[in-house]
Amino acid sequence: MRLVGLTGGIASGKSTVSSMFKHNHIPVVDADIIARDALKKNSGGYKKVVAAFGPDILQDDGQVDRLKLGRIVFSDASKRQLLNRLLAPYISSGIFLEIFKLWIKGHKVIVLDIPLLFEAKMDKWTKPIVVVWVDPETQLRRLMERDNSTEEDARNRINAQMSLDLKKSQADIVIDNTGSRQDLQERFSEAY
Ligand SMILES: CC(C)(COP(=O)(O)OP(=O)(O)OC[C@H]1O[C@@H](n2cnc3c(N)ncnc32)[C@H](O)[C@@H]1O)[C@@H](O)C(=O)NCCC(=O)NCCS
Ligand SMILES: Nc1ncnc2c1ncn2[C@@H]1O[C@H](COP(=O)(O)OP(=O)(O)OP(=O)(O)O)[C@@H](O)[C@H]1O
Repeated sequence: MRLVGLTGGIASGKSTVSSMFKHNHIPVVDADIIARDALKKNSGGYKKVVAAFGPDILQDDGQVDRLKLGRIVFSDASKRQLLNRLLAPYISSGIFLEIFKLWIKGHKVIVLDIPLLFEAKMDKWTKPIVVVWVDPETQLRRLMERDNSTEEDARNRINAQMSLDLKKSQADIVIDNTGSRQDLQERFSEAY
Protein backbone atom coordinates (compact mmCIF):
# COMPACT_ATOMS: atom_id res chain seq x y z
CA MET A 1 0.00 0.00 0.00
CA ARG A 2 1.22 3.51 -0.80
CA LEU A 3 0.39 6.36 1.58
CA VAL A 4 0.82 9.70 -0.18
CA GLY A 5 1.44 12.69 2.12
CA LEU A 6 -0.39 15.82 0.94
CA THR A 7 0.67 18.90 2.83
CA GLY A 8 1.45 22.60 2.53
CA GLY A 9 0.64 25.74 4.43
CA ILE A 10 -2.71 26.99 5.64
CA ALA A 11 -4.82 28.00 2.61
CA SER A 12 -2.13 26.87 0.16
CA GLY A 13 -4.70 24.72 -1.66
CA LYS A 14 -4.48 21.21 -0.11
CA SER A 15 -8.27 20.72 -0.06
CA THR A 16 -8.47 21.81 -3.68
CA VAL A 17 -5.76 19.28 -4.65
CA SER A 18 -7.36 16.63 -2.44
CA SER A 19 -10.62 16.96 -4.41
CA MET A 20 -8.62 16.30 -7.58
CA PHE A 21 -7.32 13.02 -6.07
CA LYS A 22 -10.91 12.10 -5.10
CA HIS A 23 -12.04 12.92 -8.63
CA ASN A 24 -9.47 10.32 -9.79
CA HIS A 25 -11.05 7.80 -7.36
CA ILE A 26 -8.12 7.93 -4.93
CA PRO A 27 -9.41 8.05 -1.33
CA VAL A 28 -8.27 10.88 0.94
CA VAL A 29 -7.98 10.87 4.73
CA ASP A 30 -8.49 14.47 5.90
CA ALA A 31 -6.64 15.20 9.15
CA ASP A 32 -8.57 18.47 9.68
CA ILE A 33 -11.88 16.53 9.78
CA ILE A 34 -10.43 14.01 12.24
CA ALA A 35 -9.08 16.89 14.38
CA ARG A 36 -12.58 18.45 14.38
CA ASP A 37 -14.12 15.17 15.55
CA ALA A 38 -11.48 14.98 18.30
CA LEU A 39 -12.82 18.26 19.71
CA LYS A 40 -16.57 17.53 19.47
CA LYS A 41 -18.59 17.78 22.66
CA ASN A 42 -17.94 14.95 25.13
CA SER A 43 -15.20 13.28 23.07
CA GLY A 44 -11.96 12.37 24.88
CA GLY A 45 -10.10 15.33 23.37
CA TYR A 46 -12.91 17.73 24.27
CA LYS A 47 -12.79 16.74 27.93
CA LYS A 48 -9.00 17.17 28.11
CA VAL A 49 -9.09 20.53 26.31
CA VAL A 50 -11.94 21.96 28.42
CA ALA A 51 -10.18 20.83 31.60
CA ALA A 52 -6.99 22.61 30.50
CA PHE A 53 -8.40 25.79 28.89
CA GLY A 54 -11.47 26.27 31.09
CA PRO A 55 -15.18 26.74 30.28
CA ASP A 56 -14.60 30.20 28.74
CA ILE A 57 -13.78 28.48 25.42
CA LEU A 58 -17.30 26.98 25.23
CA GLN A 59 -20.35 28.24 23.33
CA ASP A 60 -23.82 28.26 24.92
CA ASP A 61 -24.51 24.80 23.44
CA GLY A 62 -21.42 23.37 25.17
CA GLN A 63 -19.43 22.90 21.97
CA VAL A 64 -15.95 24.43 21.76
CA ASP A 65 -16.01 27.95 20.28
CA ARG A 66 -13.39 27.25 17.60
CA LEU A 67 -12.93 30.90 16.69
CA LYS A 68 -12.23 31.78 20.32
CA LEU A 69 -9.87 28.84 20.89
CA GLY A 70 -8.16 29.65 17.57
CA ARG A 71 -7.55 33.26 18.68
CA ILE A 72 -5.96 31.96 21.91
CA VAL A 73 -3.71 29.30 20.43
CA PHE A 74 -2.64 31.09 17.25
CA SER A 75 -1.33 34.05 19.24
CA ASP A 76 0.44 32.06 21.97
CA ALA A 77 2.94 29.32 21.08
CA SER A 78 2.90 27.65 24.51
CA LYS A 79 -0.92 27.38 24.51
CA ARG A 80 -0.78 26.01 20.97
CA GLN A 81 1.77 23.38 22.03
CA LEU A 82 -0.51 22.45 24.93
CA LEU A 83 -3.53 22.03 22.61
CA ASN A 84 -1.42 20.02 20.16
CA ARG A 85 -0.16 17.78 22.96
CA LEU A 86 -3.68 17.14 24.29
CA LEU A 87 -5.21 16.34 20.90
CA ALA A 88 -2.28 14.50 19.24
CA PRO A 89 -3.15 10.98 20.54
CA TYR A 90 -6.79 11.31 19.37
CA ILE A 91 -5.82 12.75 15.99
CA SER A 92 -3.11 10.17 15.24
CA SER A 93 -5.28 7.21 16.30
CA GLY A 94 -8.18 8.63 14.22
CA ILE A 95 -5.89 8.95 11.19
CA PHE A 96 -4.57 5.39 11.50
CA LEU A 97 -8.10 4.02 11.96
CA GLU A 98 -9.29 5.73 8.75
CA ILE A 99 -6.23 4.47 6.84
CA PHE A 100 -6.81 0.95 8.17
CA LYS A 101 -10.49 1.00 7.09
CA LEU A 102 -9.49 1.99 3.55
CA TRP A 103 -6.66 -0.56 3.46
CA ILE A 104 -8.94 -3.47 4.44
CA LYS A 105 -11.31 -2.37 1.66
CA GLY A 106 -8.40 -3.10 -0.71
CA HIS A 107 -7.24 0.43 -1.63
CA LYS A 108 -3.64 0.34 -2.83
CA VAL A 109 -3.09 4.12 -2.84
CA ILE A 110 -4.39 6.39 -0.08
CA VAL A 111 -3.75 10.13 0.30
CA LEU A 112 -3.26 11.66 3.73
CA ASP A 113 -4.19 15.37 3.62
CA ILE A 114 -2.51 16.85 6.68
CA PRO A 115 -1.35 20.44 7.18
CA LEU A 116 1.07 19.50 9.98
CA LEU A 117 2.72 16.47 8.30
CA PHE A 118 6.26 17.65 9.13
CA GLU A 119 5.42 19.42 12.41
CA ALA A 120 3.73 16.22 13.71
CA LYS A 121 6.65 14.12 12.39
CA MET A 122 4.32 11.96 10.32
CA ASP A 123 6.39 12.50 7.17
CA LYS A 124 8.23 9.21 7.79
CA TRP A 125 4.97 7.33 7.13
CA THR A 126 4.28 8.86 3.71
CA LYS A 127 5.87 8.54 0.26
CA PRO A 128 5.83 10.53 -1.90
CA ILE A 129 5.35 13.80 -0.03
CA VAL A 130 3.41 16.31 -2.11
CA VAL A 131 3.69 19.93 -0.99
CA VAL A 132 1.16 22.45 -2.32
CA TRP A 133 3.06 25.74 -2.41
CA VAL A 134 1.91 29.35 -2.96
CA ASP A 135 3.78 32.60 -2.69
CA PRO A 136 3.31 34.35 0.69
CA GLU A 137 1.17 37.25 -0.59
CA THR A 138 -1.26 34.92 -2.37
CA GLN A 139 -1.46 32.71 0.71
CA LEU A 140 -2.30 35.66 2.96
CA ARG A 141 -4.90 37.06 0.54
CA ARG A 142 -6.65 33.71 0.00
CA LEU A 143 -6.69 32.96 3.71
CA MET A 144 -8.19 36.36 4.59
CA GLU A 145 -10.79 36.02 1.82
CA ARG A 146 -11.76 32.44 2.66
CA ASP A 147 -12.02 32.91 6.43
CA ASN A 148 -13.11 36.55 6.29
CA SER A 149 -10.34 37.19 8.82
CA THR A 150 -8.25 40.21 9.73
CA GLU A 151 -4.67 40.46 8.51
CA GLU A 152 -3.42 39.99 12.09
CA ASP A 153 -5.41 36.76 12.63
CA ALA A 154 -4.33 35.43 9.23
CA ARG A 155 -0.64 36.24 9.83
CA ASN A 156 -0.79 34.59 13.26
CA ARG A 157 -2.14 31.39 11.69
CA ILE A 158 0.50 31.38 8.95
CA ASN A 159 3.29 32.02 11.47
CA ALA A 160 2.08 29.12 13.64
CA GLN A 161 3.30 26.70 10.96
CA MET A 162 6.67 25.65 9.61
CA SER A 163 7.60 27.93 6.71
CA LEU A 164 6.17 26.88 3.37
CA ASP A 165 9.61 27.22 1.75
CA LEU A 166 11.08 24.76 4.27
CA LYS A 167 8.24 22.31 3.54
CA LYS A 168 8.89 22.77 -0.18
CA SER A 169 12.58 21.88 0.31
CA GLN A 170 11.56 18.56 1.93
CA ALA A 171 9.00 17.59 -0.73
CA ASP A 172 9.25 14.82 -3.31
CA ILE A 173 6.73 16.66 -5.50
CA VAL A 174 5.93 20.40 -5.38
CA ILE A 175 2.67 21.68 -6.83
CA ASP A 176 2.78 25.45 -7.33
CA ASN A 177 -0.70 26.92 -6.72
CA THR A 178 0.14 30.58 -7.23
CA GLY A 179 -1.74 30.69 -10.54
CA SER A 180 -5.37 30.07 -11.45
CA ARG A 181 -7.42 26.98 -10.60
CA GLN A 182 -6.96 25.91 -14.23
CA ASP A 183 -3.16 26.18 -13.79
CA LEU A 184 -3.46 24.06 -10.64
CA GLN A 185 -5.41 21.39 -12.51
CA GLU A 186 -2.65 21.32 -15.13
CA ARG A 187 0.12 21.12 -12.48
CA PHE A 188 -1.79 18.25 -10.85
CA SER A 189 -2.22 16.39 -14.14
CA GLU A 190 1.52 16.76 -14.86
CA ALA A 191 2.37 15.27 -11.45
CA TYR A 192 -0.27 12.48 -11.58
C1 LIG B 1 -7.57 25.81 17.09
C2 LIG B 1 -8.77 25.25 16.34
C3 LIG B 1 -9.90 24.93 17.30
C4 LIG B 1 -9.25 26.36 15.36
O1 LIG B 1 -10.32 25.84 14.60
P1 LIG B 1 -10.74 26.48 13.19
O2 LIG B 1 -12.07 25.87 12.83
O3 LIG B 1 -10.67 27.97 13.27
O4 LIG B 1 -9.63 26.03 12.15
P2 LIG B 1 -9.46 24.59 11.43
O5 LIG B 1 -9.45 23.50 12.44
O6 LIG B 1 -10.41 24.49 10.29
O7 LIG B 1 -7.96 24.68 10.90
C5 LIG B 1 -7.65 25.48 9.77
C6 LIG B 1 -6.18 25.36 9.49
O8 LIG B 1 -5.42 25.89 10.59
C7 LIG B 1 -4.18 25.23 10.64
N1 LIG B 1 -4.00 24.67 12.00
C8 LIG B 1 -4.90 24.04 12.76
N2 LIG B 1 -4.37 23.66 13.95
C9 LIG B 1 -3.08 24.07 13.91
C10 LIG B 1 -2.00 23.99 14.84
N3 LIG B 1 -2.17 23.40 16.03
N4 LIG B 1 -0.82 24.53 14.48
C11 LIG B 1 -0.64 25.13 13.28
N5 LIG B 1 -1.63 25.24 12.36
C12 LIG B 1 -2.82 24.72 12.67
C13 LIG B 1 -4.23 24.13 9.58
O9 LIG B 1 -3.61 24.57 8.41
C14 LIG B 1 -5.68 23.94 9.33
O10 LIG B 1 -5.94 23.45 8.02
C15 LIG B 1 -8.38 23.98 15.52
O11 LIG B 1 -7.56 24.33 14.43
C16 LIG B 1 -7.68 22.90 16.33
O12 LIG B 1 -8.32 22.22 17.12
N6 LIG B 1 -6.35 22.75 16.14
C17 LIG B 1 -5.57 21.76 16.84
C18 LIG B 1 -5.66 20.42 16.15
C19 LIG B 1 -4.74 20.34 14.99
O13 LIG B 1 -3.54 20.25 15.16
N7 LIG B 1 -5.29 20.37 13.76
C20 LIG B 1 -4.53 20.28 12.54
C21 LIG B 1 -4.81 18.99 11.84
S1 LIG B 1 -3.57 17.80 12.12
N1 LIG C 1 -5.60 28.46 -7.79
C1 LIG C 1 -6.49 29.10 -7.03
N2 LIG C 1 -6.99 30.29 -7.42
C2 LIG C 1 -7.85 30.98 -6.64
N3 LIG C 1 -8.30 30.54 -5.44
C3 LIG C 1 -7.83 29.36 -5.00
C4 LIG C 1 -6.92 28.57 -5.76
N4 LIG C 1 -6.63 27.44 -5.06
C5 LIG C 1 -7.33 27.51 -3.91
N5 LIG C 1 -8.07 28.66 -3.87
C6 LIG C 1 -8.91 29.13 -2.78
O1 LIG C 1 -8.00 29.46 -1.71
C7 LIG C 1 -8.56 29.07 -0.46
C8 LIG C 1 -7.61 28.07 0.20
O2 LIG C 1 -7.63 26.84 -0.51
P1 LIG C 1 -7.87 25.45 0.25
O3 LIG C 1 -9.04 25.57 1.17
O4 LIG C 1 -7.87 24.38 -0.79
O5 LIG C 1 -6.52 25.42 1.10
P2 LIG C 1 -6.04 24.40 2.23
O6 LIG C 1 -4.56 24.27 2.03
O7 LIG C 1 -6.85 23.15 2.18
O8 LIG C 1 -6.35 25.20 3.57
P3 LIG C 1 -6.36 24.70 5.12
O9 LIG C 1 -4.94 24.46 5.54
O10 LIG C 1 -6.92 25.84 5.87
O11 LIG C 1 -7.22 23.48 5.18
C9 LIG C 1 -9.95 28.51 -0.74
O12 LIG C 1 -10.89 29.54 -0.59
C10 LIG C 1 -9.85 28.08 -2.20
O13 LIG C 1 -11.10 28.07 -2.83
